[in-house]
Amino acid sequence: MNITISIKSIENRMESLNNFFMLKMQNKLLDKVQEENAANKMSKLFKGNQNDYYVSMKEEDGHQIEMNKIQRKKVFLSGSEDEEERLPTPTLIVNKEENKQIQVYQNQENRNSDILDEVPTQENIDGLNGSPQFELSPLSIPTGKKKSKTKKNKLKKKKVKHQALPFNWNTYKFLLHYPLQHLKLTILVNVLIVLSAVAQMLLPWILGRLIDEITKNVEQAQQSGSNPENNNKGSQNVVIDEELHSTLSKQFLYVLIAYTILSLVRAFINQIWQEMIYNDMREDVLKSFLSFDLTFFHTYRNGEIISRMTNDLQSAKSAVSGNIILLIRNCCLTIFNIIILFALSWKVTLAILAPMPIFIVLGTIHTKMAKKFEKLGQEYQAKLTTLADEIVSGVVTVKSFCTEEFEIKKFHKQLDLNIKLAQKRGVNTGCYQASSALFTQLGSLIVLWYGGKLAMNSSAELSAGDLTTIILYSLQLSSSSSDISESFAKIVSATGAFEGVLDMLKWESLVKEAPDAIDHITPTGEIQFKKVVFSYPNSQVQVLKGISLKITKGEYVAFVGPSGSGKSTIMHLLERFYDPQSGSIYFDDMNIKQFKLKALRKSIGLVSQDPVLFEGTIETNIVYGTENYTKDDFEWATKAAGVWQFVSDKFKFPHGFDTFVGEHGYTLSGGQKQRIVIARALLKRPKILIFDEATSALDAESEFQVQSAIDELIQKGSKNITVLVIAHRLSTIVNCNRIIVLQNGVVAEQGTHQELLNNPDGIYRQLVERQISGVIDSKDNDGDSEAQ
Ligand SMILES: Nc1ncnc2c1ncn2[C@@H]1O[C@H](COP(=O)(O)OP(=O)(O)OP(=O)(O)O)[C@@H](O)[C@H]1O
Repeated sequence: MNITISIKSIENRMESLNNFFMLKMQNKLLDKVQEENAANKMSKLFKGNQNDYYVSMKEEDGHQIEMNKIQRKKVFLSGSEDEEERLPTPTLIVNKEENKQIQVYQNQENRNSDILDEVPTQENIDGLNGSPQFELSPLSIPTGKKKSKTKKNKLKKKKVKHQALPFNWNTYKFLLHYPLQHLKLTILVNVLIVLSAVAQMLLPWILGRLIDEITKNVEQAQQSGSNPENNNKGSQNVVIDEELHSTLSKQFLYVLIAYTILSLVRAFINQIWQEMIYNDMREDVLKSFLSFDLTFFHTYRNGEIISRMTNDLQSAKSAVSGNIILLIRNCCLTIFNIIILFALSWKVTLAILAPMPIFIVLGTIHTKMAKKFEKLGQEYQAKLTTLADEIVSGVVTVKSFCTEEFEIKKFHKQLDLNIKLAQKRGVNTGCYQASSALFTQLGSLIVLWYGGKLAMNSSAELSAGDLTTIILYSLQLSSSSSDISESFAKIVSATGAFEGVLDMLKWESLVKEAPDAIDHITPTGEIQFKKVVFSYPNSQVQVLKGISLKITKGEYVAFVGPSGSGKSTIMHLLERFYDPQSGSIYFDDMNIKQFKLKALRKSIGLVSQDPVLFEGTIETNIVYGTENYTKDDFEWATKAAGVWQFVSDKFKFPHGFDTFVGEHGYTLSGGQKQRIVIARALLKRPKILIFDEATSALDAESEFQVQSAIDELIQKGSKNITVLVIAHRLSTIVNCNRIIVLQNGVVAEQGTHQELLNNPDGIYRQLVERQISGVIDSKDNDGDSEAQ
């Protein structure tokens, strides 16, 4: 499937490119390409697609494609109305000047496809006439047709597959800063490793000497026993040798005790050290994730985020603690073993080391495969966690729609992938372990055969003790060298797993604080929107189209309008969950971008449709996020929100404010939860209070209670707090100072309830009439049914 894209059509598309994309492309991809001009051109190419895409970039350094440098970024593109405007997918863009490639994937599954099979055709390139920098080509979507396998294509495919695997030193360097944060402990653990390795090394040596002494004694005893004339002399020799024998035995015992103690202390400190590293990692990652804007949480799924924070970090921890310890220990042992073996007999040592190259090759293959499988395993794990999260959190829907079987099948399908992966992993590990066992035994055979020959020849180059020592050291050597490969494989694969976390950590929030942002703000509650234009980052649809409005201090304003008209979006912009693409929002005469995010958000109390409660008591949930408050503040907030009233019922709440709310507040009713959330918002003493459909999810009784609390609050405190309400039930907002009607992202009309009702063609009036007729209809229906 080939396409031709004229520069003209690209220019047209460029006009409608939203700022998010420009920023995204510049920040995420084009900081590598480092040309703004290039950014604009590439951005254009993504416009108008309706599916989800993954955008990745890889650098081509001569013939070397560095897959490690891929920056994968999930990009959702919302569709263009115009079919003609859509680009075929997936797409490969080649930056000729920079010798870099950018790929657009249609979906996650295609991510690993051999997309480099396709090189841009001349026809595609013609489509970008006038663009000196880019070549553009659609990438192959499997059509059943045989691909043309040119030499070049084959070469590229090979390179990509090969390059996806190597150990990424930069990732590991990043990970290594964690043990370095605990330098003293790290040094201590390593010293203990070296000492225990030395102790371990001494044991075979003493054993060899002991055997030599025993054989010498036995020989001498036999000689003296067979010659009666030497009886006295012989018995004297035996006594002297027995002393040496017991000295060596004692030495062996001391070294053994030292080795045991060292191993014990090392294991103990190692455990604490590892946990400290793991904690640091988890804390850092959580800190980073929480510093990202909301788009991050909308881009990655919950399950994926949780899986990265748990499974991937667990592997990463072992890469920089447990496995690195093993690696260091085994490296020490291997070096010591080789040195001692050479000292004992260089000939036997060379014979033992002869099969080593084969072993190294096998180890390298095993390591590469292990990394590949680990990365895949982490992806599967993330998907499983996501699935489980969806099923558990949507359990009511699952049960109500009787889709248990369907969900189990979906889960099973994912589990099957794990089994298939486990089979591949099993083959890889099995082959490696079998070959390593084979080489170990071969090593012993070489020592016995060749070493035995040297011991038995006329010059008796080796004693029985030497031979035993060599056997023990060669066994240690083969086990330590195979363990090197094993622990290195684990480090490499864990590093691979951590790359997923790193990808996430590279996220650049679009909402940024100015370096000179103000920490302490005292807004009066006056808000102004000036020509605010906004689209969500993952969408091209303009939600707000140049909104301008002013809300005065202490005003009680309601936002109404059809679903999707942008009411909640206005509130999101006030909190700076997102920034508008153009236009500004002011608190008094200060642009909200001039404030620190925390300061800004602390001045706003938000009560949304779904009350979110955390594990703890009613009190801990109310004071959540507020550090400085008095007893009076607490009493005022809880009374104003109507919490005091229901908590005072000693029969239902014998523990009062200390009542545990359970996970997500399951022990409370919807209305009670919502009132706790209102009290939480009030305790902040906000200057702006937002109710975003705060009562719409409640039943009639709960709604009445919460609405009464809100009304009372507004009547008592409306002079000090600006109250913004989004409401679908218009009966709840008739007393507002002003009602702003939004439609299609613009302010369609505004005024008091009465003023708006007076406009016979007004949207508000229509909304009211529709609701009244709905109520009347439902009453009529009730009446009918009753009559029936
Ligand atoms: N995170 C998001 N990403 C992309 N688009 C979004 C996102 N949130 C909302 N939208 C879209 O923005 C538009 C306005 O949404 P908004 O929630 O502001 O509407 P609303 O007027 O509050 O609607 P409702 O009354 O149904 O809550 C809708 O078309 C919606 O699909």
